[in-house]
Amino acid sequence: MTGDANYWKEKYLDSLQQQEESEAQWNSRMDVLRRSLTRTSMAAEGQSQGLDECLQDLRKALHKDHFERFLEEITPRLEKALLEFDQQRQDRIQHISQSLHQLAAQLQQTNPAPRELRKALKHFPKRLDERVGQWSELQSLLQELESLQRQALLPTPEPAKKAPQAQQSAAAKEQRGFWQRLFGFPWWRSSSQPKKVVDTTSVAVAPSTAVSEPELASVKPDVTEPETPQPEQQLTPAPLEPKPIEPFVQPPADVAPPAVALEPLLEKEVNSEPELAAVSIPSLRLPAQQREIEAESTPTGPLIPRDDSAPEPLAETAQPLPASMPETAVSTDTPAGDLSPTDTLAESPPYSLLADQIEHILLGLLDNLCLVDHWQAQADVLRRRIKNGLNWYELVTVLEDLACLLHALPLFDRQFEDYLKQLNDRLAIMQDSLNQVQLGRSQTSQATVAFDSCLRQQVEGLQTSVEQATDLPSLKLLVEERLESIVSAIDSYQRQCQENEQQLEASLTQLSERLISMESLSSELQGHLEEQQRKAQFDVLTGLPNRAALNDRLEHEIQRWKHNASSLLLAVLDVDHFKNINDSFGHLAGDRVLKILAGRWQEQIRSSDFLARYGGEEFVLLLPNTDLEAGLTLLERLRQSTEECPFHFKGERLQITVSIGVTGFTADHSTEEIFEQADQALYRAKNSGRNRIEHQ
Ligand SMILES: Nc1nc2c(ncn2[C@@H]2O[C@H](COP(=O)(O)OP(=O)(O)OP(=O)(O)O)[C@@H](O)[C@H]2O)c(=O)[nH]1
Repeated sequence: MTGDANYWKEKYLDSLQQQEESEAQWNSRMDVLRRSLTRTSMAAEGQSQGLDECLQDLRKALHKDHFERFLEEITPRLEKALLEFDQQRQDRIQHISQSLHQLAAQLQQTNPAPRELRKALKHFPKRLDERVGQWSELQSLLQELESLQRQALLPTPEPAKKAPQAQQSAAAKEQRGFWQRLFGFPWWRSSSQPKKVVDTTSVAVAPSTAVSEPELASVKPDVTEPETPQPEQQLTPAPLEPKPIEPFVQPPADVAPPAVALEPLLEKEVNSEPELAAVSIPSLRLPAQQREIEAESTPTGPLIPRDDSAPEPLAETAQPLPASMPETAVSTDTPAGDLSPTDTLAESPPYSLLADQIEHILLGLLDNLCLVDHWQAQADVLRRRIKNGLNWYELVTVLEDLACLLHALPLFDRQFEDYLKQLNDRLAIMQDSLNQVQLGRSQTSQATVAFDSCLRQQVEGLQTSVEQATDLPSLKLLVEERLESIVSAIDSYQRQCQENEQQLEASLTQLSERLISMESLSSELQGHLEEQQRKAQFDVLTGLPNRAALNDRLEHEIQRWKHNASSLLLAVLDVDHFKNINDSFGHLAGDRVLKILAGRWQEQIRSSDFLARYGGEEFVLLLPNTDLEAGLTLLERLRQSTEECPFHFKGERLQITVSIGVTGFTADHSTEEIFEQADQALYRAKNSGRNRIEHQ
């Protein structure tokens, strides 16, 4: 064979080998494809009969030679079956969604007692449609519903005095509502109430709404800046003696309330309504920008109503970002006067950025508390809540519970410990000083004894000399010698006395200086403690007394009510559709609304009344010595003034309303029941269309 022929022969053999290899590769790929298709078709089986038939045909075809021919025939049938199946699936989702909505609505109609449960029921349908489409979510949805249903259909637990303790605590675990959280703390165990083992787990009840809510990105500018001090009556509980009650002061009807606009800081446009002044919400800006803005703003300053006749600004200056907020979270290029609600939301850094730091601090704080059994259990519950992760609003309730814990416990143990240590050191120094004084005194008395014996010796010697004297000149000499000795003893005694006296005086001066410094240390500490106590009693956002303060005040008011046999009303005020305000205008605007409303309501009540922020958009008003008729008149005024409060956003009028539930204390109802009644009344007000008052 020629060289040329060899060359072609080898080339042929090579290409034959290549072809064999690609055939083997092709076959193996086909095999993988066949197996995957078979498995997928088996996995997809069981969804619909039509689809199953197609899949079975597909599997049979896959095992035939030249199965692609069969596939061509099966594919259109498969497509049709899939489309039908998808339609069935959509119908099924819709059906499930409808049924779950109906179930939730029915449960809502059962009007379950705890408010938290009602809220959870209200929130349940909100994300239902979105979740029901994901099969993986279905199980957890059904579990949630089952749990809500169980809670809603459980009988309301008997009041504390009637129910056996074990049953009561089991029921309390199931049904913990808005007010029951309040009863986790001991204020309500007044002497006339039956003693109850406090359910320590009650502190742990995070509002169920908070759990189901998405984490809200928000900045609370007021957190770092304390409010202007409140009148004295709010700081300390009123004394128990009966006080003359001030009449309700009706605001003059012709005074238009100043407008409150939720507009951007640099809004320059003139408000079209002349009687209304524009006020801006605090915008999220860097401190330097903030200063520039403040310099540029109107003479009344930013956030202050433009209405000169307004007695005092309803709003405050914008706050810079908290130091711990990353600056990247702030959009600095937003044009002035162009802050849209979405901008506000976008600018809010998520809580998760700070969560670790905050949670670390809180856990550290809890670890440092020296607590006894019962309180330790509450602290453990709080610790668990923190470890489970918080969002902004859960953080608020955790902080409130922590404040309650600190407030109710032997206050500020550590400070006392330090104080006692210092006191002990100073007492030791004083002890030294006293010892020195004692020493000085004993030295003085030793000197006196020595002087006395010296004098006696000299006098005795003189006596002997006189008795033994034989001639006058020697006697004279002897007497002179003795007298000299006596005079020098007197001198040395005097010197010794003087020295001792000086030492004594110095020690006494030192002692009194130390006493003075101890006194000032103790009054400094006292002032510090009082300040801490005062802070622990106030809500930082609204400046109103908080839940801890409400607990204290309630105890006093209930005692006073019993003592005076007068009437005591309790009202719960809840801003309507507050979530919508947050969602539409941003959480900062929501915060501003709460602050402004709190200020307005506070202005309209008597100094003997007590308004507290219970948490979130919920407020509690105590009206001592007020019958239902007078109470309803006042509450109607608060409701109306809320409705009329001229909030604005971007020049548009924004109406905000409040629903109120009110009830009176009666001898045959426990405090817990009174709260529950007010809460029920509020629920009725919400269900009957909101912006109204209901009483029970
Ligand atoms: N801006 C702001 N929002 C808060 C604060 N505390 C709670 N919230 C929010 O207030 C909202 C309360 O919403 P819901 O409980 O659904 O009640 P609502 O929207 O007022 O509806 P109704 O009470 O039924 O009229 C939730 O979205 C909370 O996240 C706060 O301090 N500031």
